[in-house]
Amino acid sequence: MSSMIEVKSVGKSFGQLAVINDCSFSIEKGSITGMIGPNGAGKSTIFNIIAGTLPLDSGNIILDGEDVTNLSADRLFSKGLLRTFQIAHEFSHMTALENLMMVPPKQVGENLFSTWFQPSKVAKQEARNKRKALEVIDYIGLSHVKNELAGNLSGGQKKLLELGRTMMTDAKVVLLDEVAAGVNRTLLKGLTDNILRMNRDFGVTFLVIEHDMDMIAKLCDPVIVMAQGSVMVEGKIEDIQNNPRVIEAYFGSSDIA
Ligand SMILES: Nc1ncnc2c1ncn2[C@@H]1O[C@H](COP(=O)(O)OP(=O)(O)OP(=O)(O)O)[C@@H](O)[C@H]1O
Repeated sequence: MSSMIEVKSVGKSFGQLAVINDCSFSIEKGSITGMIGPNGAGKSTIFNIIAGTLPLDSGNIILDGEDVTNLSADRLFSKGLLRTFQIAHEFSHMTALENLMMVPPKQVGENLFSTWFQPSKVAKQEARNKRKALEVIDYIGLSHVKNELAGNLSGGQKKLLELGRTMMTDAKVVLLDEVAAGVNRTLLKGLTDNILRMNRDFGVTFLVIEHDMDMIAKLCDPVIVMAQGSVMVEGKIEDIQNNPRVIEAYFGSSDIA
């Protein structure tokens, strides 16, 4: 297997505080890689660096063989990398379906010139877009609420919609930031199943930060454990659960397990 993302000797400080220290790891193409670690380990910081929302101080980020160090989130999006947030970012005054239709970049209809001079091209793109949005909403199991205002959906449905939005773009790699937070068990299963299906059906690579260990265990192989700004260990969840160094990092003592 080859790497989708390579993090190479990355360093990042906030003032005097070194938060990421010579951090290196690689995310294999087609994997669902989990990232765990105690509070303050630097998970969100490295995530933000990969996602292009935080500049790094040193090191490199390679995406599918290309050096993308310090590229903006928009540029990364156009290269097939996107992230979902802890809080789903739906447009609450639009329907669930319209939220999906909003996503694809470079829509012809957004350009005033095109709307006036290429109306048939615009109409064709909109029709294609709607078809795809209908397919996606069916795939994620939200067809029954497609005409609901997104603001009226439950927290879990909003997270599913957010995942659906990543499917509108033919993403190569999706960064998932604590998607389980605040989602009820039934919808969490829907979310987990959809991530597994997207991975299996379309080969999407995922990097998942998650505090919900059940979700990590169901989804992720391998799992990277961060501690003090770099990778402490990486491996299968079963091995990590029993690793005394990991237990110590979480609980302060390996006797507690
Ligand atoms: N913008 C910032 N300015 C100053 N310090 C920051 C900033 N962002 C994060 N930090 C600090 O960097 C360290 C790592 O934070 P980070 O959020 O990356 O950890 P984390 O592993 O994601 O933790 P958690 O699981 O609690 O979300 C923490 O000590 C945090 O206080």
